[in-house]
Amino acid sequence: MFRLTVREQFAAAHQLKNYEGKCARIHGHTWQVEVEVAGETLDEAGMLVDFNELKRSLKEILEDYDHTLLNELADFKEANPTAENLARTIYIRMAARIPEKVKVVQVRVWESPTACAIYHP
Ligand SMILES: Nc1nc2c(c(=O)[nH]1)N=C([C@H](O)[C@H](O)COP(=O)(O)OP(=O)(O)OP(=O)(O)O)CN2
Ligand SMILES: [Zn+2]
Repeated sequence: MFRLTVREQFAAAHQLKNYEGKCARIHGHTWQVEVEVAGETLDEAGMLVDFNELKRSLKEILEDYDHTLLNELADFKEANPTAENLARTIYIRMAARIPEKVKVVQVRVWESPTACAIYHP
């Protein structure tokens, strides 16, 4: 079994609902997003899947979030834009994009250098 991880980042604002504290106000983060995939079979180039292909898919998803107020997006109309909900949403969207021979293992979202959430089913 091979496991690969790619990392990208985006900057956006959010506001936590049902939360008491300063994060109930609109504020911003630069989120770091790590996507881990796994699979068994390497291609002729010795790759499970090209890192560039994974990064391209992740970038396309994160472009929808970059420099937005996350609360205003369809993805977060129902789900509070916490690191947890970001990780789950990105997992679902990545899983729909990557080649069938690889599976998304987990998505890790760093909200700051010292705090992250991981989603895996
Ligand atoms: N489990 C979660 N807890 C918190 C989340 C989250 O997504 N999942 N998010 C927040 C807020 O977004 C907040 O911005 C985080 O701020 P804070 O914890 O205060 O951390 P800071 O980096 O801003 O400040 P320090 O005090 O320096 O740590 C809160 N919790
Ligand atoms: Zn925040």
